[in-house]
Amino acid sequence: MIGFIGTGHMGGALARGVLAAGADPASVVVSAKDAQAARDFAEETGARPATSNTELVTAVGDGIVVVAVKPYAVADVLEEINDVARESGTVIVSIAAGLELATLARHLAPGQPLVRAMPNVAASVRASMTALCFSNSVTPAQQDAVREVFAAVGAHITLEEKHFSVFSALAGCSPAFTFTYIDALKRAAVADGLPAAQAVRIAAQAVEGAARLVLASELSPADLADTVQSPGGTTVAGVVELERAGFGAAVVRGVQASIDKDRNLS
Ligand SMILES: NC(=O)C1=CN([C@@H]2O[C@H](COP(=O)(O)OP(=O)(O)OC[C@H]3O[C@@H](n4cnc5c(N)ncnc54)[C@H](O)[C@@H]3O)[C@@H](O)[C@H]2O)C=CC1
Ligand SMILES: O=C(O)[C@@H]1CCC=N1
Repeated sequence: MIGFIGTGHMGGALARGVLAAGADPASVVVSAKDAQAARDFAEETGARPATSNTELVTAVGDGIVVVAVKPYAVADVLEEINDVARESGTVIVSIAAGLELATLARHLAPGQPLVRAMPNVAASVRASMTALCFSNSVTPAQQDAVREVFAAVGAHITLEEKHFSVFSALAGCSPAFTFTYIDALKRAAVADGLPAAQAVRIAAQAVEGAARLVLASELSPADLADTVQSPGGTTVAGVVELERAGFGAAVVRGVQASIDKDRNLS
């Protein structure tokens, strides 16, 4: 059994991804701040609604509960479910930005199996990049069960906790950077007369293709860029202008701002 406390952008994306991967809807339980929101989500997806977070943890038992509420709400939720989770031996997975295992553990019983995860919103289409960090109390079998959940919604790696802030910027936040980039590509194309919907589809497919090429190629991204830029050609004219406008430096600054914000949350 797996439970999702919170069915918002990320809890919803994960639950949808797990269901799309073929999980039995009867084995997926959801709760939300507003019980009606959980019922609506359950009705739409086939998952089981719980009327409270403790009811959800009771239903999940020694399975996995993903806490998918905003970071400021995590402590209250953990304290609310603590007793039931301790009795059941539930594996608690937090996906909250910035909250370290040691901070999370303060709200749970000593030895409670606890996992820190950082997925991204592409989990809904089973294309997340997720980092996992396990507390010492998570058994190898429980680790495998958690990995299975995140494998169902994309790629995953196990990462030392000290790298979570940079990972969060690079994989958790960067979909928003990329959506902003695709939107800017669209705007430029619309300015030249292309219909918006067509421009978005073209730009998104081009971004997906480029990302897949990076993953499949032995070449670095810079070397791949050279394969597109003919001397004196159209591409290099565009790249030079992007760099004049500070494109690369802007990306580095954006990533650093996300890293700093994440470190300040803990
Ligand atoms: N949105 C994203 O792309 C990502 C978000 N995260 C993390 O995921 C967590 C959730 O973020 P979002 O989904 O964006 O937020 P959201 O605002 O879309 O969803 C929050 C959900 O939590 C529920 N909730 C709030 N208080 C609750 C309570 N006491 N009991 C039960 N449910 C409660 C709400 O009903 C809602 O379903 C955050 O901690 C965030 O750091 C991590 C990676 C990516
Ligand atoms: O910005 C946020 O709240 C979350 C954390 C990682 C991605 N989105």
